[in-house]
Amino acid sequence: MRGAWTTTRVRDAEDRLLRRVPSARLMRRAAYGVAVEAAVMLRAHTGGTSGRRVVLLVGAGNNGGDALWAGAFLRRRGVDVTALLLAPGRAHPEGLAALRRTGGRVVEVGDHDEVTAVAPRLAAADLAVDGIVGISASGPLRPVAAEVVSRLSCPVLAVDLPSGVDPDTGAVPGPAVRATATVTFGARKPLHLLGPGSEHVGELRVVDIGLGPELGEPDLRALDRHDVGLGWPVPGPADDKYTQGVVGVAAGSSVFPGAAVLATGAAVAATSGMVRYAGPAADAVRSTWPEVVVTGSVEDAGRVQAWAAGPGIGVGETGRRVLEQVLAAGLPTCLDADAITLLARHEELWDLHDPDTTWVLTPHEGEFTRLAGEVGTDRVDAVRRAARRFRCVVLLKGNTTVVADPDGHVLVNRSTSSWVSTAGSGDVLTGMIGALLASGAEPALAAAWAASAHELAGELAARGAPIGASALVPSVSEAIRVLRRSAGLLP
Ligand SMILES: NC(=O)C1=CN([C@@H]2O[C@H](COP(=O)(O)OP(=O)(O)OC[C@H]3O[C@@H](n4cnc5c(N)ncnc54)[C@H](O)[C@@H]3O)[C@@H](O)[C@H]2O)[C@@H](O)CC1
Ligand SMILES: Nc1ncnc2c1ncn2[C@@H]1O[C@H](COP(=O)(O)OP(=O)(O)O)[C@@H](O)[C@H]1O
Ligand SMILES: [K+]
Repeated sequence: MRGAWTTTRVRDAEDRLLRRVPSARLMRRAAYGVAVEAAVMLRAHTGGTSGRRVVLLVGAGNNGGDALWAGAFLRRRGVDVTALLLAPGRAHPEGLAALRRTGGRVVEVGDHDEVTAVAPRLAAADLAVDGIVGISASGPLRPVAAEVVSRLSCPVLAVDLPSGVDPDTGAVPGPAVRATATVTFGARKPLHLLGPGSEHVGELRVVDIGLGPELGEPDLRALDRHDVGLGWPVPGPADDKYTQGVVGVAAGSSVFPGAAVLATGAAVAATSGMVRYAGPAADAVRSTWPEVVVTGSVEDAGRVQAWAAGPGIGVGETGRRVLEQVLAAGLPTCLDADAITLLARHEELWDLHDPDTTWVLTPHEGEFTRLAGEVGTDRVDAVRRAARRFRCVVLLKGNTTVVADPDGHVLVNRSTSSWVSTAGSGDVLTGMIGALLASGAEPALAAAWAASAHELAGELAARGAPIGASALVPSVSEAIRVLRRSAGLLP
């Protein structure tokens, strides 16, 4: 599990640390970490450090200060260092003096002509260190910085974060550095784990600067495959089909039986408990998944420990009746697709929400907007607020899946591929979450585990070529196997 802290929290922690440790020492610790990583990269890419050419891209603040101090350390190893001051007159004075003392070159690059003048140096660089902007960043790279960055053809080491990426959301609103590696200090920031910005980070190294004791609980966490594999429920010696949890699936309609087949199949694959299907797509479900106990209505379904409801039930009267019956059961429930639209349209459905049972809502952006308003650029904040407001676990779908519980805890899952971005794949996710809820898994974890296994199932099914959602279902078992192997539970 990897935690991340917002920039506000990092600054607060830094303020507390600064009462004990002088700021110059802190910056030198940070810069030393950058210099060590720069030397590793130089050796990897050029076979050595002495005489290799490093350009420092230096902005107006402490992030530039880190780069300048790192440059001073590198000079002592014989590296040829040139600092390009992108905010001339505002570069960190002590860092600048340190670099000059060690014989580093300093060039002001404040406009287009000055960029042109340094073009040969940029083209010849073995490594660039991005100290343009750090946690005080706002907006994309400014035009001169963007032009400098666009002229680089060498590996780039980002200081704290790739400049141009929003630190708290991972948004990339315009030109941004694409780093080969990033050295961050004391704590990951949200951009290191989520959003398109996380793809700009490259290899991430967290350098200890003594911040740990001041940090407290992270603002968000990313589960690793290891965590998911460790938690995934499997049958034990004392288990039977009932003890592992029975999930009811209320999905699909006679016109759209596909959602029922996908959600039910995914529930069958996700755990070894029992699956009941209740609804008008009974024939299709029965003929595809003979192990499922099928009834025509929720009322007749029999006992279950959790429900997965919504995909394909429709948003008219029939769908609404189905949803009412599911919600009235007062059980942990995964609510997706039409169920979310119905909840957005009919406020009175919320009266069926017993505050002690957890609903897991799994909207895509459109459904989220219907329910809680625009997502905006800060997805974590939007999901956290919705979870608080509705007293539900909310899972927002997308390349980075964000899960929040009503107490403000956030789990994120950034996908390494996008194969599951295909029609019907949300129905598969619903079935998986339902099965995990029935097994007794903690609801936010159930949602995050399912997102991780779902994405992996997509990767395994696709093997490099597009797939439909039906192909995901048989890959769910293989995905769980891979996750359990990552946790050391399988050879
Ligand atoms: N505070 C501390 O104790 C420590 C801070 N450290 C470094 O300090 C950094 C934060 O430094 P600062 O708060 O001075 O601020 P930054 O260096 O992040 O930014 C400096 C200034 O750049 C400008 N700026 C904002 N967005 C920009 C953009 N898109 N393009 C160009 N300029 C932009 C703003 O005027 C901003 O104040 C961290 O990221 C880290 O690298 C480290 O030295 C570790 C210790
Ligand atoms: N670009 C993407 N990369 C990775 N996963 C994605 C991407 N876009 C969507 N997804 C995932 O694909 C699934 C789509 O679900 P959903 O929108 O409900 O589709 P449907 O309603 O057709 O079943 C979700 O699990 C979502 O997180
Ligand atoms: K940076």
